[in-house]
Amino acid sequence: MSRPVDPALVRRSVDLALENVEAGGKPFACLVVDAATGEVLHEATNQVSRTGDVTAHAEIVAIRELAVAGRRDLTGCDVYVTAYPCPMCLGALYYAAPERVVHAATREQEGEHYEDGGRYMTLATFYDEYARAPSARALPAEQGAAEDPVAPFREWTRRHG
Ligand SMILES: Nc1nc2[nH]cnc2c(=O)[nH]1
Repeated sequence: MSRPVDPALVRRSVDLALENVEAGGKPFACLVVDAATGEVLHEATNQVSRTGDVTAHAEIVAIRELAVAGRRDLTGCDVYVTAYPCPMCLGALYYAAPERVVHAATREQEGEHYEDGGRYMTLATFYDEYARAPSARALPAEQGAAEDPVAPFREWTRRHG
């Protein structure tokens, strides 16, 4: 069970993001909090500018650093973020399975002041892109012929049930 939203932690996610900007980074931070006690277990910031890794969003960095420290998922945790997660981070959070996400800014509020994205979409159009049928997306994908494309999946199920 999650505790009520802690305004101090929401504020911390904003302050930490501001510090990241002041240090040359992008304006995002993520706090992973024990949902039962409210204890902050980990803090992370967006590391894209620093590392050149386009996946180094604050939420992903937090999940990875906690995995390295031995926590394989975020069950029992609340995740406090500066802004509602992008689709990549949201997907990662679904895998990590925290109890709840608490965000400071909405995506709309973020978009009024900040532009991000890449060759295929902006942050504002990212969710729209995913909502389209794969054949209608800006990033093309097509199936290539392989003799037995499901062999790895069959083998995994044979081993793990
Ligand atoms: N929530 C979130 N959105 C982003 N958009 C670009 N980078 C980030 C990030 O690190 N976190």
